[in-house]
Amino acid sequence: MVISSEQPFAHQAAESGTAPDLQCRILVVDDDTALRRSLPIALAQPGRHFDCCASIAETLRQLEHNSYDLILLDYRLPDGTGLDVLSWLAASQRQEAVVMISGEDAIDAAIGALRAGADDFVRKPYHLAQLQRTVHGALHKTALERANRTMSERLRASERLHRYLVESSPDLIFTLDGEGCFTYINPRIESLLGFRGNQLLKRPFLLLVMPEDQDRMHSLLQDVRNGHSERFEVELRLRRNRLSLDQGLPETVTVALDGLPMPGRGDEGARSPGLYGVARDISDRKRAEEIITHQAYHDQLTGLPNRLLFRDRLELAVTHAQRQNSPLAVMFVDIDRFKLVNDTWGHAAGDTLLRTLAERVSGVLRRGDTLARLGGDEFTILLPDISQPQDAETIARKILDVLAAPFALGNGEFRATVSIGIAIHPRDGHSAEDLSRHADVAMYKVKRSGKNGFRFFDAGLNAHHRQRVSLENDLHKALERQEFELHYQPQISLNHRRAVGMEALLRWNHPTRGMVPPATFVPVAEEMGIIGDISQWVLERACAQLGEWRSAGHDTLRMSLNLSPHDFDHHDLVDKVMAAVTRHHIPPALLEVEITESMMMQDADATATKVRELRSAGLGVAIDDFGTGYSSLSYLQKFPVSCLKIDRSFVRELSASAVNPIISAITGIARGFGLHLVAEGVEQEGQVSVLRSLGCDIMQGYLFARPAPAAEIERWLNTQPLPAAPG
Ligand SMILES: Nc1nc2c(ncn2[C@@H]2O[C@@H]3COP(=O)(O)O[C@H]4[C@@H](O)[C@H](n5cnc6c(=O)[nH]c(N)nc65)O[C@@H]4COP(=O)(O)O[C@H]3[C@H]2O)c(=O)[nH]1
Repeated sequence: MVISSEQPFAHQAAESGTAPDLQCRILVVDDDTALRRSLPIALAQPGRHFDCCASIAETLRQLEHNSYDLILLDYRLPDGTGLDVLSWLAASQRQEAVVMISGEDAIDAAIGALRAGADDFVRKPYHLAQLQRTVHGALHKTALERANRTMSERLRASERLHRYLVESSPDLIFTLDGEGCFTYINPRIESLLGFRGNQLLKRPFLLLVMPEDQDRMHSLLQDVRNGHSERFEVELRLRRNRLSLDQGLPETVTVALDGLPMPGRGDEGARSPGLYGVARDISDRKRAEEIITHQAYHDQLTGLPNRLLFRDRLELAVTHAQRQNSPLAVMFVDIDRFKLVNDTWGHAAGDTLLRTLAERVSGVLRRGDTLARLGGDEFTILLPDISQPQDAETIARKILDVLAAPFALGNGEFRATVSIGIAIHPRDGHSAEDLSRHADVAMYKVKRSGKNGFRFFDAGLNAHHRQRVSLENDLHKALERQEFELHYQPQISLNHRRAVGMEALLRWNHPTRGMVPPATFVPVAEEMGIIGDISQWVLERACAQLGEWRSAGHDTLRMSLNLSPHDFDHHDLVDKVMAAVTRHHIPPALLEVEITESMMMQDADATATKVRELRSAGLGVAIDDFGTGYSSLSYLQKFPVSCLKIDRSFVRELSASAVNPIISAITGIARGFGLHLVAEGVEQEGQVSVLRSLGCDIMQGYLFARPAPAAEIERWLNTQPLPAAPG
């Protein structure tokens, strides 16, 4: 029966705690029809909802489908007693509160009902107010119990949630007692460090900390224990369980630990404060940071320290050596002819050479020494721990020895040599910068005096070095600033009384030094590796000039030019020469390349091949200083040259009286092989007559014309034919 204006029972709402008392359902069980009608009216209140039953059977049916907050249960019923309902409720584990109403006088009835689970007992006849109080009390109790149940359930749910959060956290979460021993540790410990949680309970946290971090952590725990500490963050290296190392995992895990001191209990026998810790695995981040740092301080190709790291270590070593007043050595090591490797075998082979050379050199150094690659083919070595300069010499010799065996590159072999400069602290400098620079200066000196060796710095080298460096700097810019020019020196045929050829001679018109002779700067350009570009310029200019002269009518004039031995290292030499010749419409036979005997001897097979290629392309090839070397004759078989030039040194010694056997031999050879013959350095008329008598017709020298710029030579050319030949 529903009392009008009352809300339907909202058990759920009550359980969810919105209005515990306002909504409730009451079941009235009484066989007295009048009571069943009057009680709901008498007990009516907003939110109370009543149902009524007259027998036990009806009550149980009702209870099977409904739940109530309170049952007002008559003791005597037509089909049994209220106790039957009570035992059904108990058996069904129902929560309904029960107020037993009975006309029984005996106290036993009341006790029996309460024992059977009734919450209260009201004896008939009762005052309505008494019943109302009892009903209110029972409902209040029910509401409290329900609230309590809801609260407990919420607590359990909350605890489940927190447990879930802690136990499935990707971070390691733990608590320590005042002794620094684990009191709780979440399951993350297993995947992180390979321990089971209970294995570690009551064990010290420090057991997990790597030795290098233990002092730090120990002092933090000490602070916590003494109550001095606040929340802290620290990076720690933790060790993995040894068993998990078998799976190939690294020994340590780096974590960022967030530590929060927990107060002690404060009661008697209080424990000292403990720690709540959350540790996050940052190993990956650390490794990434390490890789980035490593890359910043190491050379990618060889894995060696780079310039930055070398500089750091050197500065540290110098400070240490100054304090100890002890020697240390800095070495500059530069690979000789490295460019040749790149040009001949390609850059991959160059890289291989750098790597293997670095390995070999590392092999002769000790643990505390540093081998670094500065870039290109330059290496530096720091020997921080020598007792005397001679120790550095010993190492330098070992390096030269260990490089003696050839390096396998591509399909061939390369004998790598190095030039080593050494500076010793404190003798050669007190700062990292001075020592590095002086080792570099010494290395340069080795380069210039034949390479493949070592040398200690000495003060005299410095001034010379500075000049050299400034020359190099200027030379670098000379091409683009158009400071080079060609002078030409005629080669005269006495029989025809006119110039049959010109030799192009390179000049560097330096803005402050004036005209720099080729003997001064060509070897420097060769060492710097820029001679190729200069030769290309000479080739182009000389051909262009010959083209102009030919257009002006000097169409049988030959042009000879000098190439560097380095030009012969390039496979496309012949192509380049032919391209220039073709561009300026010059018959190849009118261009002559001068080579020296020493070039022929250095790399005979390769040079001979190039000479043959030049000759088959129709170009002329002259041997510049013929007769000054040793194997002139045998080399002529191998090198199909077209012209021999009699060296100035032989011509200088000629006198009218004495017959020169060497020149006789050379003229004989030229005749025998059908070669042109040119005598150079002719300064005196006496020399002319002797040369003529020996059968040499073409001459070049100051006697006829000094090398001069094109315009001057052009005027000279126009004076031809020359006056009758001297002698
Ligand atoms: N005492 C004396 N000297 C005479 C006489 N006639 C000519 N000379 C000089 O003798 C040198 C002849 O050149 P070289 O033997 O090819 O020797 C050349 C050549 O090996 C090299 N050179 C010159 N131009 C070039 C070039 O364009 N490229 C390369 N790679 N080397 C060059 O530099 C060397 C020196 O060249 P320069 O200083 O121009 O010196 C020239 C020339 O000026 C004479 O009657 N008496």
